[in-house]
Amino acid sequence: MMSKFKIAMVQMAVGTSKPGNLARAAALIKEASSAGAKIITLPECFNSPYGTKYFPEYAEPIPGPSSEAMAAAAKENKVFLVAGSIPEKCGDKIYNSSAIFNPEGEMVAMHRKVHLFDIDIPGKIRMQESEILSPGKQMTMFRTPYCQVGVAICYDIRFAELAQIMTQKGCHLLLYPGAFNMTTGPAHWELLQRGRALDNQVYVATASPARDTQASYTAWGHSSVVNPWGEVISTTDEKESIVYADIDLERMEEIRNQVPLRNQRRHDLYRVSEPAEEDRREEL
Ligand SMILES: NC(=O)CC(=O)C(=O)O
Repeated sequence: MMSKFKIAMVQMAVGTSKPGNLARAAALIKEASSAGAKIITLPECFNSPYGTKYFPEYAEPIPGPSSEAMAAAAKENKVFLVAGSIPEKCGDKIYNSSAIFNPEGEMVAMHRKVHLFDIDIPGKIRMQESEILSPGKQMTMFRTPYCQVGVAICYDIRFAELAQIMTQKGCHLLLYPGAFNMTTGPAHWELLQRGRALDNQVYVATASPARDTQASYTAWGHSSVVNPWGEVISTTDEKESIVYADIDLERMEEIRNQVPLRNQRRHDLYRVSEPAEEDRREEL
């Protein structure tokens, strides 16, 4: 395993033209790869504006035109690509899904957002993804020559157990394409990333769409990378940009040895674990 590598979190300006979004994504992937990034992450909903009214119109299968364009971009640039998310049509359901490609352009994993964003903050923001979307049913991890990586989408970051289990399963980097908003962004976005990183002593990184004040959903932006000490090591403002960071797994190990949480858990008092396979079988 290589212990040091560069990642890029692409804070892309997403518009209403799907072909325009795909072309922009391909250009930014090329730029990030030229800068040395080995794992590149696009934002939640990178091929469509974010919002339940857009999902049915922009939804497409995986494999489909958007995922094929991203497979080609991963292959051309020889990078691991977490292709943000798109509204994915599968039968009569729509999911919020992230397709993940290796440097050969093969899809190695796909995450369907497991916690749907259903909130109601009077006078501020109401969103009910579940009116249109269905939730995924699986955690998502993939292997790279650098480390094992966990992927979840936006609202999934609020659920500490998911990050804990992905960490227990050996992930050292958790990637979250996401699109927080002007209410929850300033309040919770950085706090959640730092919390997930510090609790689990892993690297946590987010990729948001750039802010578009004309859009019906205004994204907070501020894509970031947080280290296992809980420090924000790279971030940006609301504009289109690419956030780079060097991931250093030796530094992670050093922190884990200095503050040895992994050996100090009181499994006699509490435990975070997946349900047994037989309990999940019906659901899957
Ligand atoms: N957009 C989301 O899924 C989540 C979000 O904005 C929040 O949790 O706040």
